[in-house]
Amino acid sequence: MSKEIRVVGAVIVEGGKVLCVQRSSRGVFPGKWEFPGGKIECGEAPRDALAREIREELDCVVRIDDEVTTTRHEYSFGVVTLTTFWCRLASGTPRLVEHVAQVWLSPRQIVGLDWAPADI
Ligand SMILES: Nc1nc2c([nH]c(=O)n2[C@H]2C[C@H](O)[C@@H](COP(=O)(O)OP(=O)(O)OP(=O)(O)O)O2)c(=O)[nH]1
Repeated sequence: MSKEIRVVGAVIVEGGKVLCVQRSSRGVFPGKWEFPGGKIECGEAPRDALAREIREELDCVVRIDDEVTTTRHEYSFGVVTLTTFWCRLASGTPRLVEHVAQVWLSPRQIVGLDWAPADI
């Protein structure tokens, strides 16, 4: 049976643009673009996990609004269920802690990035 991995991602919108971040050259999906976020820890609510991940990865605070969507993707290492939420910056400015690049893009521009498979 495949390992189930529950992941949350933030679709942070400012001025009609969405924050996209690039994974480092180490670890899974080197160099791929994704929504900031990460794995839900045992006993954690999805929104709490997302707030924690954004503090850890971007050193800022977001307001988490409605769910965008939930997708399920089978990888070789397990099945990732990715739930994304609409977010707004609440305090601070995103500062990259783990990722190597960030860009704010319009919905039209976003499709041009090389995304992690579950995000497509
Ligand atoms: N954060 C994030 N992860 C994604 C996205 N799309 C996607 O397939 N993933 C996958 C990559 C990983 O297999 C998993 C999340 O892993 P992660 O490395 O970001 O999680 P984490 O911050 O909890 O990291 P770690 O402590 O386990 O190292 O979900 C996405 O848009 N955002």
